[in-house]
Amino acid sequence: MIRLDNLTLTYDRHPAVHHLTGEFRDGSLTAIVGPNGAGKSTLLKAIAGLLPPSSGKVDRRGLRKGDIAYLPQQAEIDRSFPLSVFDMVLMGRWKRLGVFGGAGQADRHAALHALEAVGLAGFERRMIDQLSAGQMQRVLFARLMVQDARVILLDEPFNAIDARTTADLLDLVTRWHGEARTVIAVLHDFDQVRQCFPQTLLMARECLGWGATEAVLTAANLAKARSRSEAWDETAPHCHQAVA
Ligand SMILES: Nc1ncnc2c1ncn2[C@@H]1O[C@H](COP(=O)(O)OP(=O)(O)OP(=O)(O)O)[C@@H](O)[C@H]1O
Repeated sequence: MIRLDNLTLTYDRHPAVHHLTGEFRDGSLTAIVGPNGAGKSTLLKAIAGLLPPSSGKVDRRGLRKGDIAYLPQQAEIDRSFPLSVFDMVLMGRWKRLGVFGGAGQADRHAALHALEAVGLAGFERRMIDQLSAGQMQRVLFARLMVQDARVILLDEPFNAIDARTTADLLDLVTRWHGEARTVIAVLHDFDQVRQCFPQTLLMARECLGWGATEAVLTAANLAKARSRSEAWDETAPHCHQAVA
């Protein structure tokens, strides 16, 4: 279980996430939705342990760092360094192997199997800067597969990805859910969320709804999210308690 306890996250003391409380149960599949600038990516980074809370806490009870896999938005991933598809996927094993541990037969086998599962068998030697955005996302999902983490965090994983690739990768997400992993994904496509994600957190800095997707994605809640975003104040003072 990952529990957020009155969590506030700030940049230069301006709040991006405000007084968020709730929990992601073990094995749950949750979409995080909300307008641009709502704090979704910021929250994901804090859950991954990459951003310390300015107040409150993220309780990752029973989880070690290697138990959480985090896939940032594609724009944040540097593709310029020379790395083959195979080595990129193998990087998913690093936490297990350590910096100086060499990959063994089982690791190589896992990487090949993962590439096959994402439809990229035969791409092993291709350099990652020679991939389309959709192929790169398949490679990154293969890397998540070999990482074999209990918790998987995905930030806008289907952004600028075509329908076919999205459907294939959504199948993988559903499979991870079936394997009782906890999956949390930032998404913008409400149809996708309604079809594939049983739980939803709707946020606009503060929590506007968290629970069963159909109960959260109501017209009234979405209108509230929109009106909050229209009133964004980038220089909002540090503590201004959530309005219900
Ligand atoms: N590194 C940073 N330094 C300063 N401010 C930041 C930083 N990253 C994000 N912010 C600000 O924090 C707020 C939340 O940003 P965040 O990226 O978490 O939103 P988001 O909900 O993921 O948005 P989007 O849907 O546009 O990706 C925004 O006001 C943004 O400008």
